[in-house]
Amino acid sequence: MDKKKSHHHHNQQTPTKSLNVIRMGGQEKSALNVGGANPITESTKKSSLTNYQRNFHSNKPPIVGDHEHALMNRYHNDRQTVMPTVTQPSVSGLHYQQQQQQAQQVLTQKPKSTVELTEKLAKINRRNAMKELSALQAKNMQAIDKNEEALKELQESIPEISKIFDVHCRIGSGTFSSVLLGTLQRERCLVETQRRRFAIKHHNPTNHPERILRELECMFRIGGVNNVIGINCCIRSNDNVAFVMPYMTHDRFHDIFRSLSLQEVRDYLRNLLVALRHVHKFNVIHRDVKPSNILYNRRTGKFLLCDFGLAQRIADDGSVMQSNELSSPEAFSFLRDMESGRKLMLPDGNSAQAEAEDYMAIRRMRALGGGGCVDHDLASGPPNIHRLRELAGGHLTKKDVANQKADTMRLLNRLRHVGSNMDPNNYVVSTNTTKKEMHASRAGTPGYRPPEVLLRYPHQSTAVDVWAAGVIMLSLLSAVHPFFKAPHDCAALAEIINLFGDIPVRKTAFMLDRLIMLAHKVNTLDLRRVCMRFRYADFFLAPETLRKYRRPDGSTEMCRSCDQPTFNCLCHNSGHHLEMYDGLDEFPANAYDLLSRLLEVNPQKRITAEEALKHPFFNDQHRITPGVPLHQQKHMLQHQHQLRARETLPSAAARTLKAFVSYSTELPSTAPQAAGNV
Ligand SMILES: Nc1ncnc2c1ncn2[C@@H]1O[C@H](COP(=O)(O)OP(=O)(O)OP(=O)(O)O)[C@@H](O)[C@H]1O
Repeated sequence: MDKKKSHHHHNQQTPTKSLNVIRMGGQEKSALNVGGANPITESTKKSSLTNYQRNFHSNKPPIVGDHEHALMNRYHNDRQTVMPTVTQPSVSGLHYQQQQQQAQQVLTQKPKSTVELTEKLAKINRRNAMKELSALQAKNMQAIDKNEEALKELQESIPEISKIFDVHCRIGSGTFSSVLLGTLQRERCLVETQRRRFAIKHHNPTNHPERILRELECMFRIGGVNNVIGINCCIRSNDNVAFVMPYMTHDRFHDIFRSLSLQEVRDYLRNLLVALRHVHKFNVIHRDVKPSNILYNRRTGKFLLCDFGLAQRIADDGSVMQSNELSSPEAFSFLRDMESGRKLMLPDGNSAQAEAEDYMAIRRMRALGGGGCVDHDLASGPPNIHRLRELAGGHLTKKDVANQKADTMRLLNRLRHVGSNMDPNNYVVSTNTTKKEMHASRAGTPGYRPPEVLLRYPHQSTAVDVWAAGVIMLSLLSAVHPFFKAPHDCAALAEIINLFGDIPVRKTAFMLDRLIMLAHKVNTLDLRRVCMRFRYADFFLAPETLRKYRRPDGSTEMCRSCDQPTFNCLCHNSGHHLEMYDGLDEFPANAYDLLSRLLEVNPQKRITAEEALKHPFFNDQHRITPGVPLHQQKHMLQHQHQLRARETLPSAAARTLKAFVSYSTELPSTAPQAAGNV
C-alpha cells in the first residue's frame, strides 16, 4: 500500500490536559487510507458545520432530491393532461350549426369518458405520488433526526469531545456504536479540504467495559499497519467511551460487489488476506469479518479491516480466551503501555486534499507504467461478454425475464431450505456422552459463521476468519450478497449442507465429536457452476438453450439431486450431459480453487491466510508491473483474456483438484476411521 504524504503540522499543541485522553502514536500513515469518492473533495469552500453536513450527505437523497422532483413533475404533468381543450366553431348557418352541434355532442360525449378516465388515473397517480413523496420526506427527516441524535448524544455524554473536535455528522452505526465524522478545532483556520478528518466511534454505554478494552487493545497493539485500522486516541467520560480513528472514504459493498472486475476482486481479497495474516500472527481471531467491517475505496484500491469488537485471543492451550478482566495484570500492563504512547504525536488524520493528492499520485504512477492499483479500463472483464449477453438475451420478452427471475429465486430458496423436522434449538448433539454441555463461542455475524461455530466446537481458531473471507469471495464470484441468509444457526448449517453436501459436513462434525441427524442425503454442488449460474443467469436460462434441450413432449429433464435442468446440473461430478458456457466466465479456474480452500468445511484442513496469499490466484499476471509501459501490459491482458476464453469447464474442474501447497490432511487419530463410517 502506498504511503500517504504528510500534509499536516506535527508541532501543534495537544489540546487535552485534564481530560481522560490516552493518545496513541506509532500508527503508520499507510493505514490512513484515502479515497476520492468523498464529496468534501469537490468543495473548496471554507469550512462550516452545515457545509460539512450538506456535503457529507450529498450521496444520500436530499430532502427534495431527484426522486422528489420526479414525483413533483409527475404531479404537475398529470394536472396538465386532465385539462380538456375545446375548439370553437367559426362558420355560421342554421343547418351547418345543427350539424356542428350534433358533431360536437358526439365529440364531447366520447372524449368525456376518456377525460373522466384520464382524470381518475391522474388523481390516483397524484395521490400515489404524494404518498411516496411524504414517505420519502419522512424517511429523510428520520435520518436527519438520527444524525442529530447521535451528535447530541456524543456531545452530552463526552463533553470533552466538543473542546477538541468539530463533530459534523454520523457516518455509520452498528449494534454497538455510532460512528461520527470529526475535524480538529485547532485546524479551523485551514480550508475545509485541508482539515484532517477522523472517525469517532462512540460506544453505546451498555457495551461491556471488557469488550471495549479488548477492542482498544487490538487496535492499539495490532492496528495501524497491514490494512488493519489503527487508533489515534481514546476518550472516556464516566461510562462513555469514544475511539478516534483516521477517517477513510469508502464504497458500500452493496453498491459494488456485482461490478468488481477480476483484478479488483483479486486486489480486494489479497488486501483482506494481508490484514488477516497480520491479525492472526497475534493469535487473535477477528470474528466479525464481513463487508461492512471492511473499508474499501474502489478508486484508490485502499483497504482497511476495522471493528475488533468481537475479537478473541487464542490461549497457548488452543482454547479461546475470554476477555481480560479489567483488574487483571494484563489489562494494567496494556493501560500502562497506552500511557507511554501518550507522549507520541497524534498521527495524521485524513484530509480530503490528502486523499485527492494521493489519488492523483496513483494515477500519475500508473500513467508511467507503475503502481499496483486498479485501472478500470484494463479490468473491465472479458471483451466479448456484452456481445454474448446480447445474443443470449437480446430478444427476451417480459415473461422470459420474469421466468428467469423466478427460476433463480427457486434455486436460492433451495440452497436456503431447512428440513421441516429440524429442531433449531437442538440440531446438534455431542457424540461423547460424558460431555453433556456444549459451550462454545458463537460471536460473529449470521451468514459468516463457519461449520465449527455452528457445531458448537469450543476449540475455535483463526480458521473462523478464513471461512468468513471465503463467504465474501463467494458473494463476489456469484454476485449474490448476502449469500447465506439463515435466521438461526440450525438453518445456517442447513445452508452449508445444501451447498457442500451432507458427507463433508457429517465427517467434520464427527471429527469434532458432534453428530448431525439428517433425514436424507444431499449432493455436493460444483462451486464454479453455482457461481456461474447466478452471475450469468441470463445465459443459463436463455430461451434458445432451453429450447435446445426440450424433449419432444415439451418437458425438460431435471436433475433429481439439484432440481436444475440436467444440462444446467450443478452437482459436483455430474453425470449429465452439460451445456458448457465456454469462455463466459470472467474468473479463472484457480479463483474457484481458492474459494473451495477458504470454504473448506473441515477447519483443520482449511487454508490459512498466509497460505492463501501464495495461491496461484494471486500470481498476478494482471497486476500492473512497475517499469513496463502500460500499453504493453494492456496487450498482455487482452492476450490473457483470449487464453481464458478458451478455457473449458471440465479442464478447469480437473485443475481444481490439484494441490498447490502441502499441508497436513491427517485428521486426529480416531477421525479417519470414524469419518469413514459415516
Ligand atoms: N475509520 C472509518 N472511516 C470511515 N468510516 C468508518 C470508519 N470506521 C467505521 N466507519 C463506518 O461506521 C460503520 C460502523 O462501524 P463499526 O463496524 O466499527 O461499528 P459497530 O457498532 O461495531 O458495527 P457492527 O455492529 O455493524 O459490527 C462502518 O460500517 C463504516 O461504515
